[in-house]
Amino acid sequence: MSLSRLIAGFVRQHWPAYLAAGAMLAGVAFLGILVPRRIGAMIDGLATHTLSGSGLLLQLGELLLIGVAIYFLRVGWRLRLFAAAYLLGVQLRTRFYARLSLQGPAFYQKQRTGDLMALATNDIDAIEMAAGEAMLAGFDGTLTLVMVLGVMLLGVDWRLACIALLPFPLMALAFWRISSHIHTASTDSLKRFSALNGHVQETLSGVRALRALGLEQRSSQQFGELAGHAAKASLTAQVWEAAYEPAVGLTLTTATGLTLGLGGYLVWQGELTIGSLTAFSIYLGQLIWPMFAAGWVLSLIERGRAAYARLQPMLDAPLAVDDHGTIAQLPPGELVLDKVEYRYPGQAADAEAALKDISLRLKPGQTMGLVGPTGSGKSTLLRVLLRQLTPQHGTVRWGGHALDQYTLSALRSAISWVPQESFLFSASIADNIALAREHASRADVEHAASLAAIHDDILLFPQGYETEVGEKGITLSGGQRQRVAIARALLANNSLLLLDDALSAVDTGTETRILEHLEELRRAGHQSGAERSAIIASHRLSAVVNADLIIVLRDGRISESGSHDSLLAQDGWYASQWRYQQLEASLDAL
Ligand SMILES: Nc1ncnc2c1ncn2[C@@H]1O[C@H](COP(=O)(O)OP(=O)(O)OP(=O)(O)O)[C@@H](O)[C@H]1O
Repeated sequence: MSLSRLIAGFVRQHWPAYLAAGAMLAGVAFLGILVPRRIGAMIDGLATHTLSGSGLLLQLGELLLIGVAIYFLRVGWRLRLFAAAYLLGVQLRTRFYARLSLQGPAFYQKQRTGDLMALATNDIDAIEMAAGEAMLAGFDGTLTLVMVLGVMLLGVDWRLACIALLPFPLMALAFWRISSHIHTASTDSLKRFSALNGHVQETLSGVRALRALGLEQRSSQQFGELAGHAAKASLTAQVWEAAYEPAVGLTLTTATGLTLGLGGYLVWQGELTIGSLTAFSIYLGQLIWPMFAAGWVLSLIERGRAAYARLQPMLDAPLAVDDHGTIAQLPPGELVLDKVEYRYPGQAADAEAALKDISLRLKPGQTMGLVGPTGSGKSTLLRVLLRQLTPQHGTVRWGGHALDQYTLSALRSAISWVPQESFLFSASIADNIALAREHASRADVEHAASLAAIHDDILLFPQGYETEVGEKGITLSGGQRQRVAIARALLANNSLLLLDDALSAVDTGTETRILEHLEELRRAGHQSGAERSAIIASHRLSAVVNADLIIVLRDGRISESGSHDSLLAQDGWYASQWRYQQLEASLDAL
């Protein structure tokens, strides 16, 4: 969809606002047209001594009234139209945000957060301006142009009008050339701003790493360079925008010169009164606004087009995972993976797939351990279950249905996932935990925190549960962040819990307590008929020893599987890793 179609659709949707603004503008243009003729008549009346003192005062009063009416009408249309244009901004931002929230990891791998933020702010502002200011100025300018030209041609003197219009085609040509430069310069300027935004976002997120590595100076230097590039690109766009003004000035000066030449001759010949020539000159002056409006409109439209050309691909980007499932409730049932294979986009066809030939079953209420060397595919497998990734081969079924038969929201509200990097929002600890369940009571939140073995830590914080955690929980330790994220997942109490190395930053004692609580929850679920399953991916084998089934992944394949004891008996990777970790633990205990 082009920008013009987007705006046309929006105008249709909000036609009352645009109609009201248009009517007020027409009123302004009409009243504006009256002024020069009245001034011309006053001058002729004064020159021929036919205008009395009281008549002059009356006419001046009328002009004042017209001026006041124009003022209020101008305020009126601006308010009406801008209110509508801001709505377009809201609509676009909401659409953009909704699309972003549906996108999967593959999309975010290709897009920089700073770019997306620039699109949601700067670029949409430019589109908003094209739908508001540009529409207004375009309509106002065109209306004024048509009315002023009509009066000049039909109401004053058509010969003067024709000669005055001679330089205008040249101006149109100049405008066309300038606007194409503005388009290029605006695209560049928006891109540079995005890059600058990206740098700020990245450096602020990684500010601790930057400081630790002593890279502040290098980063500041990069920022300075990016800011310089952005300013230069913005200046180039401004320079081209400024080029409209001399083009308008030159055109008007030429038109005025031609008018005065021919007008003077006609006055001299007695074919035109001085009042008419004055009125014509004022009308000519009134063309300044339509000409500036044309330049202003063109530059706003080019900026809007450049911005929309950047935004549209994001709005139309295909979703990595479609949401065409229809089943809105997940029945309890077995989770079955059959010959699942997943290869990341961009991975070479001859490169090893991240998951190969994965077949396994998890009965309701069972706990499965997922272990294996780093990069063996544990996180990938969990993300397949969340439908963040869609396998190229094989099937994943839950409760007898393929995963994609469920709506994404049904699927995701049946799963609690604690990723490797737990994310905390800038809110209180209580709010961060309560995110998992709307209207959770404080008692529920505290219970979940106790299960995640973080309750006592929270009570030691200055404001307890009301302690604000900064962006990404900057005030909490890694282990505390992990446990707040686990508490959030446990509060949701969903059918399937996925822990992706979510206990890596807690000590083994705390890990044992949390795992015992999970086991209690599982038993309670079993007794109440609401089975709770869990998949625990971990580097530390102590986290999975009690699992009903342990899967060992190596290079994306299942290399071993069974209970802890049977895996020890197999004497493969698991057994040697277990011995190694046991030795390490006993050395640590010394
Ligand atoms: N977004 C991605 N694009 C391309 N390859 C990826 C991507 N994410 C992971 N991989 C690759 O897929 C393989 C499996 O990665 P995965 O993160 O699932 O392993 P893991 O077992 O969870 O590792 P770790 O224990 O270190 O977290 C690795 O070779 C990794 O490099």
